[in-house]
Amino acid sequence: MVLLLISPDGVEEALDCAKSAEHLDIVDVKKPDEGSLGANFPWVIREIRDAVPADKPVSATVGDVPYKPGTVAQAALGAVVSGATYIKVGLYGCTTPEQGVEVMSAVVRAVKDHRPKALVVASGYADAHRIGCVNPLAVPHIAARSGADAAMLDTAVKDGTRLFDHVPPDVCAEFVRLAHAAGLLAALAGSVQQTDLGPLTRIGTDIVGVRGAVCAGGDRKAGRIQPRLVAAFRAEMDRQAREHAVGVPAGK
Ligand SMILES: O=C[C@H](O)COP(=O)(O)O
Repeated sequence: MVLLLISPDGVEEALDCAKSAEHLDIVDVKKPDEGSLGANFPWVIREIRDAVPADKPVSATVGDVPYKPGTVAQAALGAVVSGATYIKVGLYGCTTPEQGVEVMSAVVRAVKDHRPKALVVASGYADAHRIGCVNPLAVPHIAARSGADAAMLDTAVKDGTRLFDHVPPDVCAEFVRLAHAAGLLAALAGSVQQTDLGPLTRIGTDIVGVRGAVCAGGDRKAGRIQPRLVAAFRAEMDRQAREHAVGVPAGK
């Protein structure tokens, strides 16, 4: 089953997410006006943790981070202390896999010393070529070498281009394969639309992350998350999952 991660920008939107709680799996706190994986305030993470049903994990982004392992580790600890149990780090300022491993190892230690069962997500960017950070296919190796739990891709520049515009489905499939071979979850995001759900399901993605597609007018900044759009997105995910299951030979 593919998990649906939805990213509200604050407490009000998180309450809208809570209204659609049956349709989503993870509530992901971010601050879109501070970047693709912009970090929100600790008190917002705490309020959102209190506002959504206890059985829904809360994720928090630590930011589009610089190559500063100490700074990022401390920020990650802030997110987990505030109640998030998925900690996502966007390796924006890391230009080599070694730098990514340094940052993520520090994050893993900071987070797991505090809450051993929290999940750490190393996120790269599908449009890495536009910002000069590590290659998308290096991310599963970075996550595995640093002891993280998941490898993710998002887009850095939210200009209407989508995940598959930068990393086509066959390369995303390789990303998922590398993540699974290393025992990691594979999460994919980046202006994902309902029409992308077929390929995302077929390649075995574990988590799909969405914001724009479930906001009014498809506008991730000016639009608010709409419970009816979350329900429609989930319905399409479920439809794709059923079709995929039918297509898989019996016994698999
Ligand atoms: O983590 C997922 C992101 O919030 C995706 O946002 P987006 O669908 O607007 O690109």
